[in-house]
Amino acid sequence: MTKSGQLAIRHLEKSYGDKPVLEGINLELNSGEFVAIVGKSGCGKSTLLKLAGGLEKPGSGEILVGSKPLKGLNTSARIMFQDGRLFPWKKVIDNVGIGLKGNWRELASETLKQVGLADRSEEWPSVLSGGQRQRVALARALVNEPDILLLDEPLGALDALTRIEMQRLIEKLWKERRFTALLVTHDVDEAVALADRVVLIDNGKIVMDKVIPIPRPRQRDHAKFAALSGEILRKVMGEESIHSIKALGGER
Ligand SMILES: Nc1ncnc2c1ncn2[C@@H]1O[C@H](COP(=O)(O)OP(=O)(O)OP(=O)(O)O)[C@@H](O)[C@H]1O
Repeated sequence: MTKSGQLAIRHLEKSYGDKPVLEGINLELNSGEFVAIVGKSGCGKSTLLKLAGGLEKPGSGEILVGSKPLKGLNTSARIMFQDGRLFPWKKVIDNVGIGLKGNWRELASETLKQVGLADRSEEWPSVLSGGQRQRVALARALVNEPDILLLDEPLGALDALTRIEMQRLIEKLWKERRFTALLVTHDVDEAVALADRVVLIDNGKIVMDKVIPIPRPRQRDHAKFAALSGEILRKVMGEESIHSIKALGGER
């Protein structure tokens, strides 16, 4: 893995107008590391991802990619969003190969094969299921072998089973390709299933950075899985909200 898979976020602040969104963010990802960011809605997760991708500029602080300060778009990274953002007027293979030159068709076909869609390359995105569309979006994000993959709630719109299948696919491709992954998710189980470290943002600040010591491939019935996931969920929601959810007969 090249050094450009390293990501260092230092003393980062971001405000929109006079509203602070992120404050004093310090986060380092080694090349090939998988880090998940969790936190309540509106805590600043997506903003942090956009900053890492160079889609937004920090108010102060810096982001280093490899050892170089990020200026403009992060060309070592690709971003995958919840809605896939496929072009409906382009066939699946053309969506995957967009922006590529040379032997792009071969590369795009090979990547589609790796996401299990070799036989759908000549179809339009509109005839695919939501899960299949996200497979195409994943293929498009990975086709050019980025050093860093930024995932903004990429599985948020999928049903529970498809979601778990996609998590396994992302983990498999991450193991094979060893890109650095930064995943924003609402789903604490997803974070525990995939990440080497889970980072919790609360009110614009990092309040927890937890190593997940469960061996891979991770099984959800592993002795530590539920305990770790429960511990993180309690921190995300605050102990009091968990008690009230329990009192209402909700989960965990
Ligand atoms: N372009 C923008 N202009 C103004 N405010 C913004 C902008 N983008 C985000 N915000 C605000 O910044 C805060 C953090 O937003 P962000 O999207 O990062 O949260 P999030 O944790 O990803 O939320 P969710 O989980 O609901 O997607 C929110 O209060 C949001 O309204």
